[in-house]
Amino acid sequence: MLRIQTYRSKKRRFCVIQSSGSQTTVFNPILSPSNGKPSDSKKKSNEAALILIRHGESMWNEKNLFTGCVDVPLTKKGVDEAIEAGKRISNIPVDMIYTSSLIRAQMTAMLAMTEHRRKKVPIILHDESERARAWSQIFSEETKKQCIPVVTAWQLNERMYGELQGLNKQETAERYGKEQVHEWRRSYDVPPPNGESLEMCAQRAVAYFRENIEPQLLLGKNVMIAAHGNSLRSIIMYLDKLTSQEVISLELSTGIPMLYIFQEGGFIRRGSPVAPTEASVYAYTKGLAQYRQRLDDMLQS
Ligand SMILES: O=C(O)[C@H](O)COP(=O)(O)O
Repeated sequence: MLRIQTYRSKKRRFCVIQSSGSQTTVFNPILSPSNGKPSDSKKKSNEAALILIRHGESMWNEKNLFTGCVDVPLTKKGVDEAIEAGKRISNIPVDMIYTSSLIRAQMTAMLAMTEHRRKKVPIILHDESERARAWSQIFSEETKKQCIPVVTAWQLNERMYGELQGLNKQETAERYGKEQVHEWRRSYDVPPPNGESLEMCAQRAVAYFRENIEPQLLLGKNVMIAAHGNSLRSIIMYLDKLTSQEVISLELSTGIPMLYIFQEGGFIRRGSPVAPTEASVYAYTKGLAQYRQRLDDMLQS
């Protein structure tokens, strides 16, 4: 029998990201313009881009198995979806990346960034021990400016699917009935056997978002989050102020990035940048259009 872990919301240490006391800074995400290259974030900004992306197809998505917290890699199709997603967001500034601790989300983030026109290098921050932090330091300020810190957080993991993990979704529906399985998969507050309901998943994912990611957006940092169907559903429920009824019909496809603009403390949903609707995604905010123009100029010169 699987048991639900007790989750404690712990403030993530920012010491590897921002200077604090005597702690050595590994990354300084407050980037300054250099070499005529586009600055990806502004020091004083009340506007920032937020990209949410569900991982590409995993090997258990392909087999139609409940996955939850089981750590399964992407399929070839999932790899292609992540690369395609990267193309869609290749003109949107990214200063920081948050992923779950699961490989399918991390693969997706990394693969997507290989397509970004700014060509910064995403670097996973290791804070599992003092030594891991110290040994992964970068000693060139210039190189640091060309890196994007990637923070991994278990709180962004997929909902724990309890005793359904590893079971076939179709067979489970035949055994327990379609309605019961739909309730386990989509309702807000009904947990699957010994697993997490969406509400329980939100308690750690949304808390993490509010305590760790929102402060970065407030600083004007452009953030990408690569996570999972249900951890992202809970975050979208918070961003879009959905009710527990409305969230039932919220479905997320694999590998489709969604763009939000954080402005004056609120979130504006802008859809997924893709031709031919891409222009409208840029149209509403001067900042993004200018960033894109600077990328064009940089890549032409
Ligand atoms: O964990 C899983 O099985 C999937 O990633 C999400 O599954 P769901 O669509 O059943 O919530």
